[in-house]
Amino acid sequence: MLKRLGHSVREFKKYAWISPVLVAIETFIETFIPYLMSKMIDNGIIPGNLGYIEKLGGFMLIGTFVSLAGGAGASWYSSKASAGFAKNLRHDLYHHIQDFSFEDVDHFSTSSIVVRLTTDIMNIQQAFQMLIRAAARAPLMLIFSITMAFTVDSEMAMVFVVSVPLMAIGLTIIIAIGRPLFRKVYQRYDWLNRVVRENLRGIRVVKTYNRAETEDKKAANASARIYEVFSKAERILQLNSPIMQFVMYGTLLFLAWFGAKRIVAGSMQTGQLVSLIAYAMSVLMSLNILSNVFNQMTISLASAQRIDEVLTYKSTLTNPKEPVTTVKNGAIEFDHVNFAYADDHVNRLTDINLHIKPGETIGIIGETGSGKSTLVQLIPRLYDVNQGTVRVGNCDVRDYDIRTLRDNVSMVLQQNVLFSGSIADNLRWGDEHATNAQLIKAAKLAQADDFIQSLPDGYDTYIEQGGSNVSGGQKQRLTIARALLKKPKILILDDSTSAVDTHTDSLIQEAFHDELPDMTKLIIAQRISSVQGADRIVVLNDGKIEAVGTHDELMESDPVYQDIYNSQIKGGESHAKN
Ligand SMILES: Nc1ncnc2c1ncn2[C@@H]1O[C@H](COP(=O)(O)OP(=O)(O)OP(=O)(O)O)[C@@H](O)[C@H]1O
Repeated sequence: MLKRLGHSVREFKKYAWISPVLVAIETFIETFIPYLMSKMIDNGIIPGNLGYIEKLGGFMLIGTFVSLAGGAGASWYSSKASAGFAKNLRHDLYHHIQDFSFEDVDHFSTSSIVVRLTTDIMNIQQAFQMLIRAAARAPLMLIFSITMAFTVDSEMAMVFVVSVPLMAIGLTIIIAIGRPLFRKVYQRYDWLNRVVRENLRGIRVVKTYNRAETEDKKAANASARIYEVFSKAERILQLNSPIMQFVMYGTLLFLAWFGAKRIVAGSMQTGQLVSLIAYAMSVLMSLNILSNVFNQMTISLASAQRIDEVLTYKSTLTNPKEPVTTVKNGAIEFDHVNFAYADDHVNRLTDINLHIKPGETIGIIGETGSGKSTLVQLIPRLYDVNQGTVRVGNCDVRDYDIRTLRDNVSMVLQQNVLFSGSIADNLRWGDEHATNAQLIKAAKLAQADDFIQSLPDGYDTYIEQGGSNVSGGQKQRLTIARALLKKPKILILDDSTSAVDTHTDSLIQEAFHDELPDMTKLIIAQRISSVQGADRIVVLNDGKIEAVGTHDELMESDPVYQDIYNSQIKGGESHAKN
């Protein structure tokens, strides 16, 4: 896992290497200074040798400056390397997610992906910085200090043989208990993120239904659940501090007690004891740094696992080895298709057989939940069939290069999304090289040109995030124009004119009929009037094809279609009476 994540360091590798080298220089000099100090005390200060003090003092001063410069350089390079690593990792993760199918996104949930891209990556960035700076410094400091302590007095230095493993055992136990708790913390972050996103997205609905209080409680509850596990995890991690202090003061006490006795007995010099105590402090400081590093690593390992899960997740949609890169025509064929959503296990489409000729206009109608959207989502491979085959241009959709297929199948989804930017920018999502004349032509077909021209800035009008400054019907017409700009062989409108008035809706149908005769058009609608003029209408009922025919044929033969028609006529009449 770590190796896989490590690939994202890439061009920042050199900084990641320079930092520990500088740390090594800094630490080596730092641990050598107490040794020089002991020499200064024993051979300079006690015998009163001023020349010796000056010489050693000079060395110590230069050493201190070099050590400081090493430390500053290490900080600079480690920040650069860790920020670069996070940038690359975020990019790699984002890039990988772009290939996800709807099913893959359902698998992780959008909120969990957002937390992984933000909080989890930030944790890893901090851990990485620590790894190449503090984590390099602590073991070096530990090794240098213990070696120097043994050089000064090997008998007294034996105290480290007891204190260091004691501390290591304590840390290992703490990490083993803390790590699973942090994993739980991040799962709860996912939940909080979901609650907040849902609330912000649906803020208008929340306000209309006066649900602010309930939503507030939901968010507070999600926060409380994080607090509960987080504080438990932190409490466990904080245990390392008392363990560390116990070991530290025990070691110092030992050195002071036995050191003093040996000085009195004449088997040790004062400078040696001073340097031994300085080394003991260094050893314990390095253990303290190590424990902080372990704390951060414990938190970050949970994050690293969550990121790795996404990076190693094999999308359920993959390109074939030798993909077909041209779509011959807009013919569509459903051949004994069965489909169930993952984790659902109920067939939402059952034994679908349907042949659509290139250029045909097909209306799809059926009760809510009958499987209309599910059916059309199989054409551009937003989901893959469980059984049977979907063919486009006489070729199995799974044999196409996914980009080719999606360039040729344009779909206006039920939930239209516009992005912040001008109207022209939004339309150019369909074709980034489209000329102004092409934008206008597509907008005219979608009956959007009139209202765009009436805006003060026309095609340069700025669309707010999510398209909140245009009406529902205007938004739908813009998304239709955007889809047309792709010049697809197949155009799918999934309930995309529901907010458009019936007159404009019929103008759109007419324009499609007259101007786009070669494009296969699939129109899902709730209103019979939106599909009445189609070459054929497919009636879906509970995931099965109930009937296929023209409006007149279905009015004669299909009771479900007749029911829908009658309910709309009656609904229309009662509406009219009101
Ligand atoms: N992502 C999903 N995961 C699980 N089940 C789903 C998912 N999307 C839809 N379903 C279920 O599949 C069935 C068919 O849904 P679908 O959206 O295709 O119906 P529809 O005919 O388009 O409905 P509507 O007219 O309300 O849009 C429904 O029972 C729905 O609950």
